[in-house]
Amino acid sequence: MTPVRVLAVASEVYPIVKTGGLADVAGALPLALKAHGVEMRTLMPGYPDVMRRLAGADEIRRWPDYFGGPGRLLAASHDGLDLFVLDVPHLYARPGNPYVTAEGIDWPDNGLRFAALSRIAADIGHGLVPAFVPDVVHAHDWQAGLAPAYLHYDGRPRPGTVMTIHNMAYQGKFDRDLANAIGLPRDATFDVHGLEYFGGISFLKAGLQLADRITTVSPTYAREIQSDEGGMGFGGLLRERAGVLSGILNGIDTEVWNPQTDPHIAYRFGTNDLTFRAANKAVLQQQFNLDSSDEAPLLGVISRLSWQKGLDLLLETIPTILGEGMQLALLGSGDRDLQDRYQAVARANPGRIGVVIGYDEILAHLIQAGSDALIVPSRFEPCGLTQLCALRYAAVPIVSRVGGLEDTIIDIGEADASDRDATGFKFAPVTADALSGALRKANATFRNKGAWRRLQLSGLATDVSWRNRAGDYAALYRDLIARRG
Ligand SMILES: Nc1ncnc2c1ncn2[C@@H]1O[C@H](COP(=O)(O)OP(=O)(O)O[C@H]2O[C@H](CO)[C@@H](O)[C@H](O)[C@H]2O)[C@@H](O)[C@H]1O
Repeated sequence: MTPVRVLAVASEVYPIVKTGGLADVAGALPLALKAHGVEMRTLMPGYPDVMRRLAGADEIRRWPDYFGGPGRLLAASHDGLDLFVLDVPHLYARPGNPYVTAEGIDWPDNGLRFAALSRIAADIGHGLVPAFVPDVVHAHDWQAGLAPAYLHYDGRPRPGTVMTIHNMAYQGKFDRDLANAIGLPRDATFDVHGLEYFGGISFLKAGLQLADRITTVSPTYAREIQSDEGGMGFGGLLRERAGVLSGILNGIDTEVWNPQTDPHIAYRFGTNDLTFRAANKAVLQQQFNLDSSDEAPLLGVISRLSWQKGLDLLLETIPTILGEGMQLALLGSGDRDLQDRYQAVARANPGRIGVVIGYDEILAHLIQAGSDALIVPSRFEPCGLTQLCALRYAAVPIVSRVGGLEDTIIDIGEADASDRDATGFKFAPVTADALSGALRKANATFRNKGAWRRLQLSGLATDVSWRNRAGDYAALYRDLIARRG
């Protein structure tokens, strides 16, 4: 196996900084790639959390003026990850979320902040760090979308480039006047085959247009984004580039998500013995102020509260949940209106609906370990990770039939047609009615203990690890390198 060197570029990396699924992937994929002969280093911005955790990092370059202020490139290792950190205090030394102010508004200089990240990625691609000259630069989401563009417009010999879409809805749109400040040729910003996007520029488009390969995180989402609706403005571009676009399913870190060793759950349980799930359910009911009952099916949700995730539809099914004698434990944060509406529903239905607004990793583990079913009613879902964690923790997924949810869950009605066993419930179209129908079906199945247990066991038997999926990335890198000669 020829060793391959890949520079990954990501704006968040678990366990150092995380706002969503991108961090999980950026944190787990490099570890899984080691077994496939891929040496991956990951470049990320030096936010305060990163600088605190990587206090012993080595400085490898320093600039008096990097995009308007002093900057440094650092190298560090953390939890098995090899990292490059771009420490540019005037761009990244800000409290809180990496992308938005405390009021939830995008930082006004986000264009500059993430252009700086991509610029250094391209320079590492050109050999800035002689000890690590990558064969491939792998950009994740719009924040890294300019890396393939810089490498393209630099017009020098360059490594191969891969652009991965974790979420088409975030496109990194800016004014084209930014071009000067970020050192891209002005022509590039007027070119429909470059960065031009409805009179402005889009960093995501830059990556989609100029990377050698495009991937997204499930085969179904790879198809969906080639339609005008699913492509959210990029359907035509992606149809043109269909020959270099593929979908590789996400995995999860099965060490972090392991019910046998999980330090965050009340009672650990093994794959052959689910008896302790009931004890976790009791703790979860307590934490969410729900009536203690083993008989009532407990539905869990762990999610960002956004239009994408379809949780407004779940609100409409509250009468079904109550009418069927089920309970709901929801952990989420995001859209203010949805937060308020969920809190109101919880106040109106004590003991039956429990809501925690916030971001809480530990509680997320307990929900996976203690809820009977996990609901993911997304309008679109590139892959989805919570349903994979649910399979690993024997919480039966109830999901909409879109994107990676379609690819990772086998519906109870589909099982006969395939040679694989059912692992959950899928519904379509993505409406409150269809979701209500799935909830009723799940409730009826829950009452049949044998049938429910079969669902749980086939979920537990599903491979949700990165092992094989990392192999698909390794094969893609090798193929790209071979074709570029
Ligand atoms: N309130 C909360 N408290 C604690 N933990 C919370 C939480 N809300 C969410 N999480 C955690 O954050 C992660 C979310 O991952 P998802 O894949 O579900 O969605 P996201 O839309 O962020 O990611 C995008 O990128 C990923 C990665 O490719 C794709 O799977 C996905 O479809 C795409 O939308 C999970 O690990 C989940 O447990």
